[in-house]
Amino acid sequence: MHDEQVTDFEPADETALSALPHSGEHEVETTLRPRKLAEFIGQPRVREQLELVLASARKRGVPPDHVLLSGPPGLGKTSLAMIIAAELDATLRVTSGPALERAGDLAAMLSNLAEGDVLFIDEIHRIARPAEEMLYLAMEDFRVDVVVGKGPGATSIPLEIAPFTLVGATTRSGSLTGPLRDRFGFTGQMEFYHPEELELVVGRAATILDITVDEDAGAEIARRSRGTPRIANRLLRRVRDYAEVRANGEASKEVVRAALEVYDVDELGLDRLDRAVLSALVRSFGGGPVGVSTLAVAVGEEPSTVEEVCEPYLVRAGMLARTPRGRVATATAWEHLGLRPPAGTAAEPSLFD
Ligand SMILES: Nc1ncnc2c1ncn2[C@@H]1O[C@H](COP(=O)(O)OP(=O)(O)OP(=O)(O)O)[C@@H](O)[C@H]1O
Repeated sequence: MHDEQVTDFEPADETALSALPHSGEHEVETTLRPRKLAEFIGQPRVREQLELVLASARKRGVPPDHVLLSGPPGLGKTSLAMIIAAELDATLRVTSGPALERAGDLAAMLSNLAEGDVLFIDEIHRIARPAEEMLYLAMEDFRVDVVVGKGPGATSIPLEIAPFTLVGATTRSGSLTGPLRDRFGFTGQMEFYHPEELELVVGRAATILDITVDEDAGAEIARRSRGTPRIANRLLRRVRDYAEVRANGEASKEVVRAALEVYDVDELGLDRLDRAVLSALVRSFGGGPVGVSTLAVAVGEEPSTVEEVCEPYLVRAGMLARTPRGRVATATAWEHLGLRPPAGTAAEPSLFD
């Protein structure tokens, strides 16, 4: 990941590496990251808002306000954090909520920041409480109180830290405590991408990776990417593999269909786990309502995976509804599984309408 194209990127510690997507094709993923705001496709609202925040800070010669990026995995939060640092000509330091178990870990990291650095904390909702409390003061006053000793003899030593910008990323902004959320000057809510935007993502990645995909093939990959650029890039690489081995390197729409069948990605882009969730909901629980924990046990997954990875897209695609009594399958879900919905099953607006 630490390739020469990302000279301003310094993982702050070993665990920081886990803050970034892990895959065997990590380097390819790094190559595909947009480097400038202008190269960042989609998310027009977040882009415009960020442009203003950054331009105004540059004009005033001060580090911009702290930024919170919220949304499902793979929509470009890490890429945006890198772009923020690049646009500011600043050094990016990376860590993650789970890596900040003790307040001391955070204190060490904060005291090593130079003026204007951008500190990226991925999965910030998972930060431990003592570290979170230290972060309040750091974000507001650029100061931390380091507690030395234990019990009645403990003393608190105030430590100045250099003015910096915190970029936090979260897949669950609802899990953030109020005081932490309030200390961010700007929250960018990332949305699923439209198929036309993902076509541009696929086209850009195909050019960088030197893969030939015709227009129809690009559109087909985009349509099956669950509204997510990371998935679009991954499917493109799987299509490339298939085309190279079985289709003379040419990626047509038929090749995309054949390749994605091998990889269990259906026409709407749902993968094996998405379909397992829908199938359990419909077949085992009669369409719901059912609690997310019960649903997770039925598919052998962690509730957080079902909640953070599967559900946002199933909701967006109009197949699943979250109700106060539990998860409910919509008419579209029943039909997608080739079943007739029971009378009175709700239909939800879908990304595909
Ligand atoms: N707007 C975009 N334009 C082009 N490519 C993008 C865009 N957003 C994301 N990507 C691509 O998708 C991949 C995943 O993006 P990124 O790692 O930034 O997502 P993320 O939201 O931080 O995910 P996670 O929180 O799971 O780490 C990147 O490698 C990048 O190539």
